[in-house]
Amino acid sequence: MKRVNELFDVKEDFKIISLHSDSRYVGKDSVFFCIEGLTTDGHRYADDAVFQGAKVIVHSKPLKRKYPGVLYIQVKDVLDELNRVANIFYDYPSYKMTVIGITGTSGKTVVALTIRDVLNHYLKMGYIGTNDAQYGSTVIQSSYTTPETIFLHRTLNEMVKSDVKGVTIEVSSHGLALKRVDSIDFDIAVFTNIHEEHLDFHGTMENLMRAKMKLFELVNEKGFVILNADEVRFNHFLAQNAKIKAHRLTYGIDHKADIMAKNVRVFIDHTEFDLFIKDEVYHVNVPLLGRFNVSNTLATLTVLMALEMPIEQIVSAIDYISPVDGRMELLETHTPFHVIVDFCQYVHAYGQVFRFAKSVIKPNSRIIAIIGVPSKKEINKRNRIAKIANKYCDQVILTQEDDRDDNMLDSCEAMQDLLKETVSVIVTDRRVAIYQAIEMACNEDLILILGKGHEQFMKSSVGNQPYPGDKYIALKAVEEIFGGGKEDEI
Ligand SMILES: CC(=O)N[C@H]1[C@@H](OP(=O)(O)OP(=O)(O)OC[C@H]2O[C@@H](n3ccc(=O)[nH]c3=O)[C@H](O)[C@@H]2O)O[C@H](CO)[C@@H](O)[C@@H]1O[C@H](C)C(=O)N[C@@H](C)C(=O)N[C@H](CCC(=O)O)C(=O)O
Repeated sequence: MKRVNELFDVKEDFKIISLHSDSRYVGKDSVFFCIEGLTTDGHRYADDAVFQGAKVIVHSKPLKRKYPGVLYIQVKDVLDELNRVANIFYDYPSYKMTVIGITGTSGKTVVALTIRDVLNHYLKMGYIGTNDAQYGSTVIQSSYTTPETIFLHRTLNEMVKSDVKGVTIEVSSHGLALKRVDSIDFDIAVFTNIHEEHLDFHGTMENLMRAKMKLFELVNEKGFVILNADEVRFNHFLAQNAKIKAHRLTYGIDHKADIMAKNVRVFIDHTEFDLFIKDEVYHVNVPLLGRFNVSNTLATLTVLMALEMPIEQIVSAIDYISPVDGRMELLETHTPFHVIVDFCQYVHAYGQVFRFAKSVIKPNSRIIAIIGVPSKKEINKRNRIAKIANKYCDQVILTQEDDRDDNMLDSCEAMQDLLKETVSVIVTDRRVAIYQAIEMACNEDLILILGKGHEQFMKSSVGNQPYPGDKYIALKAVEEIFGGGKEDEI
C-alpha cells in the first residue's frame, strides 16, 4: 500500500491499495491506467473502473465524464506513467536484485532457464518467462512470455520479499514494443538470435530489430550486454543505431568472440565441443541437443563471465546444465528407437531440428516427424515447413497443434499436397498421431514430436483446453505398447 501523494505529485492524501490497467480486475482504492490498445481503448473503461472502486484515473485523452471524489491525472504517455508509478508502488524491486533479460527469436526459454538453474547453485534465483513466473516452490501463471508492467513489478517485489537475489526474464519483442519492461533495471541483457517473427505486429525486420535493440539500451552502465557474434546482421544494426551504456561481451561459434566453441560434435543424447575462454581451452560435454544449443550454452557461460566468476568455476558450472522440459528433450523410453519432443515455434526451428536429426541417425534409420499443421492464416509457414520436411523427413504424420478456427482436415490435406517427396499420413487427433508413430518406429529410428513442447493445454477460441502433453502421451504409449516406459514419469 502507498499514499497517493507518494505516487503522484498531488496534495491529496489517501491510500492506494492496487494498480490496474484492465477495468475488469479493478479493486477498491486503486489507480486505473487508461491504455490505448490495438483492439480497444482503455479510456472507454474509465467509468467502469470508477464503478469498481478506482480512486485515481490516469489518462492521456479527454474523458467524457469525471466523478467527484476521483482524482483524474492527465499525462502525455500513460504507459510511461504506468512504468514510473509501478516502480514506486512496488519499491523498485528490480534495483534490489540481479536482473538478467534474454531476448531473441529462439532460445530465450532455454537460456533463461539454464542460467537460472546454474545460478541457483550459488544464490536464490527466480525466472519469468513463457507463461509463468517461478521462484522457490512458487509458480504464478501469466498469459505472456513477457508479462505486463504491473505483473512484472508485483512479482519481482514478491521475489525480493522471498529473498530471491537474481532473476532471469524472457523479454519478447512484443514486451519491448509495448513498453512492458521499460522501468526494469537490467544488469545483464543477452541476445540469442533473430529470424523473421511476428512481422504481422512489427511490420518489418528493421522494426523487429529496433524493438529488440531497446533491451540493450535499458541495461545500466555497470551492467553487461551479451551478444552473439554469429548474428552479424543484428550486431551491425546495433552498431549503427543503439545507444548502449553497458559493457559488452560476445560469444560465438563461427565468428571471433570472448567465449567460443570449436570442433562441435552433435550426438543423439549430448553435444561436445572445445570451449575457448580467456586463452584457455576445455573439452566440454553438455546434455543439450543440436548445434543451436551450443550457442545457448555459450550465452549462459558468458553471463557467468559477466558476473565475474573465475574460469574454473565457469567450466565446472557446466555440470549444472540439464535438458529443458519440452525443448529438444530426448525422452527416456528404453526402446530401440528415440523420441524427441520440441516446441518448434518458427520455420527456422524446423530446419534446425531436422538437420540435427539427419546428422545423428544411422544411415538406414528413419526420421518420423509429427507436425502440427499451421492454420489457413499461416499458409506461408505451412508451405515453408513442408519444403523442409520434404528434404529431411522419411515419414510425416500431420496432426493438430491447438484447435484453430479453420477446418483441421482441410489444413492437413492442403499440407499433405505439398509433401511430395516424403510419405505422409493425416491423423488429426494428436494423441493418436503420437501412438501411431511409436507403433511404427523400428531400430534406431528417430521420432520428432514437434510444435507443443512442454505445453499441457490446447489453445482454442474459447480458451485453453486440458491436454496431457506430448511427453506424457509418448511415454504412456511406450509403456502400453512395449511395457518398458518409466512409470514414475508418466
Ligand atoms: C499484440 C499484443 O501484444 N497485444 C496486447 C495489447 O492488446 P491490445 O492493444 O489489443 O489491447 P486492447 O484489448 O485493445 O485493450 C486496451 C486496454 O484496454 C483495457 N481493457 C480492455 C477491455 C476491458 O473491458 N477493459 C479494459 O480495461 C486492456 O486491459 C488494455 O489495457 O494489450 C493487451 C493488454 O495489455 C494485451 O492483452 C495484448 O496481448 C495480446 C492478447 C497477445 O496475445 N499478445 C501476444 C502476441 C504477446 O504479447 N506475445 C509476446 C511474444 C510471445 C513470443 O515471443 O512468441 C509475449 O510476450 O507473450
